[in-house]
Amino acid sequence: MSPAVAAAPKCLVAVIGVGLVGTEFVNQILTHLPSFVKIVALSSSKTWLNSSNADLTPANWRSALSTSGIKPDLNTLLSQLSEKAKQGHKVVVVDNTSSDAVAALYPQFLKEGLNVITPNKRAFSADQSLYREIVESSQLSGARFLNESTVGAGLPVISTLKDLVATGDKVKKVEGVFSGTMSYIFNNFSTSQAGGPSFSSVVTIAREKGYTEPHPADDLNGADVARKVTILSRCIPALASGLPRGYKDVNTTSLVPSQLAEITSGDEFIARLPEFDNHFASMRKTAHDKQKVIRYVGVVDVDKGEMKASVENYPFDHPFATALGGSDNIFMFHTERYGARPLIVQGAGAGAAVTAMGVLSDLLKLL
Ligand SMILES: NC(=O)C1=CN([C@@H]2O[C@H](COP(=O)(O)OP(=O)(O)OC[C@H]3O[C@@H](n4cnc5c(N)ncnc54)[C@H](OP(=O)(O)O)[C@@H]3O)[C@@H](O)[C@H]2O)C=CC1
Ligand SMILES: N[C@@H](CC=O)C(=O)O
Ligand code: NA
Repeated sequence: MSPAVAAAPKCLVAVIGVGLVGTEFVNQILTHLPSFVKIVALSSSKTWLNSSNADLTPANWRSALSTSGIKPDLNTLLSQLSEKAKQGHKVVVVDNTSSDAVAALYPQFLKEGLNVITPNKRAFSADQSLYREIVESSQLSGARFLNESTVGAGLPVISTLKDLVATGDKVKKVEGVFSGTMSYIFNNFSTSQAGGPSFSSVVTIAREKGYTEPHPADDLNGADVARKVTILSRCIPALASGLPRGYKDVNTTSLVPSQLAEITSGDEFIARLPEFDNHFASMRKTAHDKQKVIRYVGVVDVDKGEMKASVENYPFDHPFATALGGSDNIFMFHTERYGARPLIVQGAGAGAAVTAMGVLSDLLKLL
C-alpha cells in the first residue's frame, strides 16, 4: 500500500449485493485496503449485516452475513448511512446487484450525501428521468456517482471517453465489441475454421465463467450491449443535449429464439437452448461461406445520430476476427484528434476479478 493511501482517512462503505462481483469486491477491499476502507454494511438479497463494529476478514465475512438473521431493509440502511454522512464521514454505497429497485434509490442516496459506485447498468441506461434525477441529486449535494465498470468491466472506457470530451476532442463514433459474453461466444463459435462447437455449449461455458448477466438472455437479446451503448452516448455532449433515449430505443438485434423469450429462469433457458443449435450452425455456415466470421457489436455514431447493437459479419482478417480472445472487449474511439487511427481500448470485458477491480479503482478515484 502506498504511503499516501495508508495515511488517508477511513471511508465507510456499504456493499449491496455479494454475488460474483460483490464477493470479489469485498475480498479485494479486505485483502488490499483493510485499514483504509471500513465496510460498515453488507447486504445480500436475503440477509443484512451491520458491521460497523465487527472485524471482517476474507475468511469470516460470508458466514457473519449468512448467520446475521436480519432481513435486508434498504430504507433503514439509507437512514443509518445518512446519519454517518451527517457526522462528517465519507460514505459510499456500492451496488453490486443488477437490481432496478436498488438503482431507483440512487437519487435518494445522493441527496443524503452518500456517494454511489456501481457496475450495475440499470440506472444509467433506463429512461431519461431516473438518469436526470441522479445527475441533479449529485449536483445538489456534491456526492458523486462513479460507474466505470458498467461498460467494459474494469477497462478504462468511461474515463477515456470523458477525458476525450473534457479536453475538447470531438468524438465522432465509438464502435466495438462491448459484451464479454458475446465476445466469448463468437470468438469460440465462429472462426476462420469451418464448423466448431455448438452454440449452446459456448453459451453454457460463458455463463460458468461468470461473464453473463444473472439471466443469460439479457446478454443474448442484445439488451446488455444496448445498455452500454446508451451509457456511452450519455457521456457525449452532442448526443446528451436533450439526453439520449433509454436502451430500449437503441436499434437492437436479439439472438434469443422467440420460443425462449418468455423464460424467466436462467437454468431453464440454458437447458432449452440446444433445441436451436442447428439454427445457429446455419448462421455460422452462411458467414463462413463468405469467408467471414460473426461478431456482435455496439455502435454510437455521433455524426449519423445512430445507436445500435447488432450482429455483423467480418472478413477473416478483420481485427474483430483476429485480435480478440476470451471475453475481450474492444472499443474504438474515432475522434477529430485521433483522425484515421482510432484510440483503442482492449482487454477482458467481463469476469468477477476485473469487474471488481474497476469498482475498487472507482473507490480510489473518489477518495
Ligand atoms: N459479471 C461480470 O462480468 C460483470 C458484471 N457487471 C454487473 O455487475 C453486477 C453484478 O454482477 P454479478 O456479480 O455477475 O451478478 P450476480 O447475480 O452474481 O450477483 C448479483 C447479486 O445481487 C444480489 N441482489 C439482488 N438484489 C438485491 C438486493 N435488493 N439487495 C441485496 N442484494 C441483492 C443477488 O442476490 P441473490 O442471488 O440472493 O438474488 C446476487 O447475489 C450486475 O449489475 C452486472 O451487470 C458489470 C460488468 C461485468
Ligand atoms: N454480461 C456482461 C457483463 C459485463 O458487463 C458482458 O458479458 O459483457
Ligand atoms: Na470500464
